[in-house]
Formats: sequence, C-alpha cells, structure tokens
Amino acid sequence: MSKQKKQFLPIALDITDKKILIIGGDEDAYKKLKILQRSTNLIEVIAPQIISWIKNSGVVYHEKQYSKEVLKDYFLIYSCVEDPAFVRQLMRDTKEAGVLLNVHDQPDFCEFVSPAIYKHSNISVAVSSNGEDVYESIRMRNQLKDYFENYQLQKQLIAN
Ligand SMILES: C[C@@]1(CC(=O)O)c2cc3[nH]c(cc4nc(cc5[nH]c(cc(n2)[C@H]1CCC(=O)O)[C@@](C)(CC(=O)O)[C@@H]5CCC(=O)O)C(CC(=O)O)=C4CCC(=O)O)c(CCC(=O)O)c3CC(=O)O
Ligand SMILES: NC(=O)C1=CN([C@@H]2O[C@H](COP(=O)(O)OP(=O)(O)OC[C@H]3O[C@@H](n4cnc5c(N)ncnc54)[C@H](O)[C@@H]3O)[C@@H](O)[C@H]2O)C=CC1
Repeated sequence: MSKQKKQFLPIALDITDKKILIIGGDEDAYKKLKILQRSTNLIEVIAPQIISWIKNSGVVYHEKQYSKEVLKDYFLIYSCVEDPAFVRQLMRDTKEAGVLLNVHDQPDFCEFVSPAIYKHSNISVAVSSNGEDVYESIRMRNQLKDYFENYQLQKQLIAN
C-alpha cells in the first residue's frame, strides 16, 4: 500500500519565554541556529562535539550526549544528527515527552517543517512547499523579498 502523503499546516507559534533545543553540534546545527536566532535568543545546543562557531555565537550549549530526560525543558526540538538509529530513538522519545520534533532535511521524520522566511519588522512572509521542494520555497521567498524591498524603497521615495 502506498504511504499517505504528509500534510503540513502553516501557523505562527508563540515562543515567548519558551526554550528551543538543537541536537547536534556541526555546521548544519550552526545554520539552523542562525535562522532561529532571527526570532529568539532562547536556544540551547546539545552534542558531544560542538564547533567553535556555535560556541562563540552566544548560545547556551551542553557539550554532552543527548538523553531523553532533557526534553521536558524545551518547547521545540530540532535534530541535526544524521544517524538513522539515533533519529528513530529520538522520535520515540519526543512522542513520549509530547514535544514537537524537526529533523533537519528529513521531512519524513518531521512533525513540523521550517519554511523559508522573509521578516521585516512585524511582517513575516513564510514559504513552504509542504516539505516537497525546498529549493522552490527558497526561490519564491527570495522573489517576495525583492518585491517587499522594492515596495519599501518606493514608499520612501514617495515620502521624500
Ligand atoms: C522538508 C524540510 C525539512 C526541514 O529541514 O525543516 C527540508 C528538507 C530538505 N532540505 C534540503 C536541502 C537544503 N535545505 C536548505 C535550506 C533550508 N531548508 C529549509 C527547510 C526545509 N528543508 C523543509 C522544507 C520546507 C518546505 O516546505 O519547503 C529552510 C527553508 C528553512 C530552515 O531550514 O529553517 C532553509 C532555507 C533557510 C533560508 O534561506 O532562510 C539548503 C541550503 C542551505 O542549507 O544553505 C539545502 C541545500 C544544502 C543541503 O543539502 O543542506 C534537502 C535535500 C534536498 C536535495 O538535495 O534534493 C531536504 C530533503 C528533501 O527535500 O527531501
Ligand atoms: N548508523 C549510520 O548509518 C550512521 C551513518 N552516519 C553517516 O555519517 C555521515 C556524517 O556523520 P557525522 O558527521 O558523524 O554526523 P552525525 O549525524 O553523527 O553528527 C552530527 C552532529 O550530531 C552530534 N551528535 C551525534 N550523536 C549525538 C547524540 N547522541 N547526542 C547529541 N548530539 C549528537 C555530533 O556531535 C555532531 O555534532 C552522514 O552521511 C551519516 O549518514 C553517521 C552516523 C551513523
């Protein structure tokens, strides 16, 4: 029987005073950290080895193996670990703890996916392809970004 296609709902979550955990300490984790830092400072990283870019980014980090006891302290979990056995166990742990999981670049394992975002003050434009075509999401976000930046520029020109 063919697998049912996933459906993702685009929403905006209240993350005020809520901590987010990134599991993994390499370049992928760093990229995810930089994206999340546009929206919050309440991010922590856990991994046995953490690159210096992460350590120097002002984030709280824990240089040790992940264990499921930590999950209760966080609102969202982003995993940037590739090991499939690790991911399978993490999916069981997050389900048990009732916390939502994103697995970097692996939509089949994601309970939520990250859209491509353009943010200007209070306005956010988020583009998602239902997890199907991230490059199209990024392309469309960039076009919308150009549109909004031109729009801002035109408004300024008219005002002056
Ligand atoms: C499903 C999803 C799950 C998730 O990760 O949440 C997912 C999946 C995959 N990404 C892949 C590749 C890359 N993704 C990026 C970048 C971003 N990816 C993001 C989101 C998502 N990526 C979710 C879908 C969103 C939607 O619905 O459209 C963005 C928008 C947001 C963010 O990550 O926060 C962020 C841009 C941030 C920004 O520009 O602001 C780059 C570029 C880079 O990293 O520089 C590369 C190439 C380098 C690399 O390979 O890493 C591949 C392999 C594809 C292939 O090779 O064919 C898969 C797997 C697959 O498509 O099946
Ligand atoms: N069982 C398998 O098939 C495995 C395959 N791989 C393959 O190896 C390649 C890359 O391997 P790595 O760079 O070692 O990637 P990795 O995914 O093992 O590690 C990425 C990051 O996650 C961290 N990490 C690993 N285990 C962790 C844990 N238990 N708790 C918290 N953080 C943890 C690491 O410190 C690192 O910073 C990939 O292509 C992957 O597919 C890697 C591990 C196991």
